[in-house]
Amino acid sequence: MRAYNQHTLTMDTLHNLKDALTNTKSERTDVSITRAPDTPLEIMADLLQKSLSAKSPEEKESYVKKALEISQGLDDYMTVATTTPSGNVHTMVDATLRNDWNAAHANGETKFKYTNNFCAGTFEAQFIATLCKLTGAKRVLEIGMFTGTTALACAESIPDDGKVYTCDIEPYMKTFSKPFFEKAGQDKKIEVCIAPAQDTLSELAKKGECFDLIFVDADKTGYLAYFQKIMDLGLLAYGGALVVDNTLFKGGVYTDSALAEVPEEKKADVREMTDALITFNKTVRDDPRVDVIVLPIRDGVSIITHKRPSQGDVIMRGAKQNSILQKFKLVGKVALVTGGGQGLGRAYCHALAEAGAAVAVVDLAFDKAEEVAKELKVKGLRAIAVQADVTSKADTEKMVDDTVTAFGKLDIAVNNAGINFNSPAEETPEREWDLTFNVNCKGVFLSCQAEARHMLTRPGESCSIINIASMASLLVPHPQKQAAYNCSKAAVVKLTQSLAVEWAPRGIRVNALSPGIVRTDLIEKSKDLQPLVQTWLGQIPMGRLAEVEDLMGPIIYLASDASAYATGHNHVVEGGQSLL
Ligand SMILES: C[S@@+](CC[C@H](N)C(=O)[O-])C[C@H]1O[C@@H](n2cnc3c(N)ncnc32)[C@H](O)[C@@H]1O
Repeated sequence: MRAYNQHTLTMDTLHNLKDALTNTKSERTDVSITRAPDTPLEIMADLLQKSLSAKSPEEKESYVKKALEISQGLDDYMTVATTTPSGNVHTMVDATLRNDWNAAHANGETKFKYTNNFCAGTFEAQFIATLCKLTGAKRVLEIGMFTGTTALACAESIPDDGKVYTCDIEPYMKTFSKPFFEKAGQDKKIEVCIAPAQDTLSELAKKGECFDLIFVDADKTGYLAYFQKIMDLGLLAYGGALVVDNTLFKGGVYTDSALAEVPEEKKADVREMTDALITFNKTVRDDPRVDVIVLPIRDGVSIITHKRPSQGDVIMRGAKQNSILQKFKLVGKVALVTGGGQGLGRAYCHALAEAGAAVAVVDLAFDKAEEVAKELKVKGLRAIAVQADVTSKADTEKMVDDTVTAFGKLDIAVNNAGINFNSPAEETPEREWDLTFNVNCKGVFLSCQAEARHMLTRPGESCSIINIASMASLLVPHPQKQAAYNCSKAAVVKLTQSLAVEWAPRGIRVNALSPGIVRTDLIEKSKDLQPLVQTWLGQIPMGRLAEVEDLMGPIIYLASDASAYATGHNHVVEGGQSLL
């Protein structure tokens, strides 16, 4: 017999409560927790338990009232304490709740008789939207759209090039949701599939679709078949989430008491759904392909994740049992970027910080470095600003010292500071040549030297230096006249190769990143450069200039373990221009 003021949970007690998860896995039969009631649910249960042995009706009522208050306030409090979904989602929920569902059915507009209870509501919409953001979901599938609340919340939470497929069997739902999706500007992102979800799943698999997040909220008796089809057809990506609603099913999955208040004429249906969910929960828990967690949110939500196999080679298991995408992460790393105060340098700072690195923004102009460091901090990322003239040995040493003092180490260095003057070669002043080489070539060398002196003191660590060269290291950009710049960037590549060979055995990779012509404000606003743009476009197979974000992925690749075996490489990102 359980003591009133303490909980003793074993899988055996669960068996006694309701044989919900029969044939419990052997390693879990010895789970035993003894502690005082601590959560709202536990306290409610404790109060109700006490009410059963109350010595007077007043004492009993007092216990019951307290339990009632805790239970009645729980969902409301969770809703008010949760970020409210967008106005678009609210408008849709309001319209759903105001809709005359009886009339829609009586008029023959809906095949089934729906009620407001079918609507997931704002809290659950926000919950699924949060999961979309957490998993970084791009492709989302919903089974059971109803009026589209969660579909809309998902669409608003995924990137602009993401897609939400949502299934329902009622054509009415597609008509109902259309104006709301359009008004929210999400109609292009959402594809409504009106057909039995089983058929839609087969169609999606045929098209080669795979989803980061799947939300199942339709016919409960179909859950197990949905799960099996999703897993068997490979519709759930690794690391993605299959989120299933109603898995506690009014409490029926663990106690028959939940059926007590169900009207007699509905009992058989509810029993069928309850049994289906009991089987579903057990099958999912025992499926070696997935992990599952059941949460007491509303009517119970299970989050099922697709596990990597623990057997096989590194390709099967994943490097360190992880998805390849983990290799691009820079969490726990420290980076510096010279010339980080503007343009491409600023974009590199943001890319590295977003990938998880703490970033020292280095610039000759301290105010610009500070501005970028501030931007990163606004994003909740770690950054400092450092002033340095890369042509000064003392400054490059100090920039490394300042970074190490602030963040304890330096793992990644992006030597991006550079200058470019345009002048016909026969007129290029000697000073212009010297200055170009001083910043672009000597500056990169001094930076590499200072960075490596620190990095070499940390054997066993993998460090990455990326020297920003240019497409001009390979070809002669035309018609602009920039001989000094072209030569300095070719020298950066040779320097990169030389350092790569010297330091490869000692844990430092050195690569060059060579951007093509990047569309910047300077080009957009300059009357002199504008006429050149048309000429350049004719020289670029991809037919456009580079955008700063085109360089943000490559910098992460070169900085991260994703490029662990690449060194001395000149990574050219120029839309194919060097091939002509
Ligand atoms: C609980 S509601 C979904 C709520 C919805 N997620 C929301 O955001 O409000 C369940 C929906 O599943 C649909 N449904 C039921 N059986 C289905 C099936 N076999 N295939 C596709 N949809 C189905 C119903 O028509 C209903 O609209």
